[in-house]
Amino acid sequence: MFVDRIKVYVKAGNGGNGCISFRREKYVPKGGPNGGNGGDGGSVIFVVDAGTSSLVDLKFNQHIDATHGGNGLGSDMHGNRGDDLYVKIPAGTVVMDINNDNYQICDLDDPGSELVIAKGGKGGRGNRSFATSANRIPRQAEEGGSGEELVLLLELKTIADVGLVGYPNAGKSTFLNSISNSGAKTASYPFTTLNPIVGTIDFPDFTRITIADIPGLVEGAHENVGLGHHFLRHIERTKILVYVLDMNGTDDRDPLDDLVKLKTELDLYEEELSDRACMILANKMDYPGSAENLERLRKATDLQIFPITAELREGVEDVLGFLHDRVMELNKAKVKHVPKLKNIYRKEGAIVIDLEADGDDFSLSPEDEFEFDFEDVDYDDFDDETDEDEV
Ligand SMILES: Nc1nc2c(ncn2[C@@H]2O[C@H](COP(=O)(O)OP(=O)(O)OP(=O)(O)O)[C@@H](O)[C@H]2O)c(=O)[nH]1
Ligand SMILES: [Mg+2]
Repeated sequence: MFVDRIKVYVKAGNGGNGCISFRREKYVPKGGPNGGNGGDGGSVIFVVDAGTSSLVDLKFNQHIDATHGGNGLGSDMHGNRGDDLYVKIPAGTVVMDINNDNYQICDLDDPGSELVIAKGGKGGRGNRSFATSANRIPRQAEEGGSGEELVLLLELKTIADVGLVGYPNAGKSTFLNSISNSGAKTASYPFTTLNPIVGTIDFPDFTRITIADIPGLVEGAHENVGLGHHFLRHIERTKILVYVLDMNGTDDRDPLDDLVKLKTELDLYEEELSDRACMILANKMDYPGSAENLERLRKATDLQIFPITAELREGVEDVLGFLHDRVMELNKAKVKHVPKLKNIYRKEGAIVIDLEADGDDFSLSPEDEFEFDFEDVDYDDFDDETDEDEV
C-alpha cells in the first residue's frame, strides 16, 4: 500500500505535577518541605528518513502520543521524564497544520534531520524548590504544563531529479527498469503503475541521479480524471521533466497530440510547469509506423528527441548520458548561487542573518550549529541604522 497524504493527531506528553509534601519522622518535629518536581513530558520528534518512501506506517498509527512526565512525590522524589517519541517520515513530506488553515509548518526535505513537532510540557516544581529563608514551609507547587497538541496533514511530494511524464502504456516503467533497479511493474494495460516509483542510477564518476516514474496522465488529469492531479504533485519538485511518447500511437491516439495534451495538463495543474521539460523519449521505435511519426514530431517541436526502444534497451544509454549532464549542470548552478551577507544582528536571543538573496531572512537559536564563511564579509558594509545590537 502506498500512502502519500494522511491526517495525524500529534500530542506531546504533559509535564508531571510538582508535589507538596513535608518530611514526617518520629523524632523530627518540624520536617522541611520535600515535595519533588514533576518530570517533563516527552516530545514528538519527526526524523526525516531516506529509507522510508511512503507514509503508510502512519496509516496504522494516526494518533502519535509521547508519554507524560511522572508526578513528583514526597521524600524529594522527582517524576520521571516522559520518553520522546521519534517518528520516521519520508523525505519530501510537507507538514501542514489543519486547525490553522493548512498553514505549512515545514517541508521535511533534508534526510537525517530532526524536528521537534510537538514539545512536551514542563514538569511542575515541587514545594521543596519553593523553600526560601523567608518561607520555610511553602504549601505551594506547580502543575505540569500541557504538551503541545496538533492535528497535522502530511503530504508527500516525491523528491527526484527527473520525472517521467506520459500517457498510460507509453513505456515509462519499461524505460525506468531498463536503466535502474526500480523493479516497476510493466504490463500492456493502462494504469499499471499506481504510485510513484523512484529509480536510482549510479554513474562511474560516483554521481547519482534519481528518476521518478509517475502513474500515467490522461486528458483532464489536472481536474482529477484518471489517476488524477493527486499524482501530479509528485513531479512538482523534479528538476527535469521527460515526456515519454508511444510513437506507434493507437487507434485513437497520436504521439503529437499526446505531447500537446501532456503539456496542457501540466500547465493547467501548475503554471509554467511544462517549462521544466527538456526532452522527449520517443519510445516503441520498433513498430513500423513509428519512423514516420518521428519525422512529424521533429518538425512539430524544438525539444530534444531521443528515439528509443525501451523494451530492447535500445537508445537508452544516450538518454542517461544526457540526463546525467543536465542534472549535474543544474546542481552546479545551485551551488554557485551563494547569497550575499547583508547584516547580522541579535534579536530576542537569536542571531538574525540578513541575506541579500530574495530578501530571505532566517534566524538561528544559540543551540544551532552553523558554519559560515566570514572571509568574504565586508563588515564596513553593514547597515549602521539598525537599532538591534550588532554582533
Ligand atoms: N514494442 C514495444 N513495446 C514496449 C516498449 N516499451 C514498452 N512496451 C510495452 O508497452 C506496455 C506498457 O509499458 P509500461 O512500461 O507498463 O507503460 P507505462 O507507461 O509505465 O504505463 P502505466 O504504468 O500504465 O502508466 C508493456 O506491455 C510494455 O512491454 C517498446 O519499446 N516496444
Ligand atoms: Mg508504469
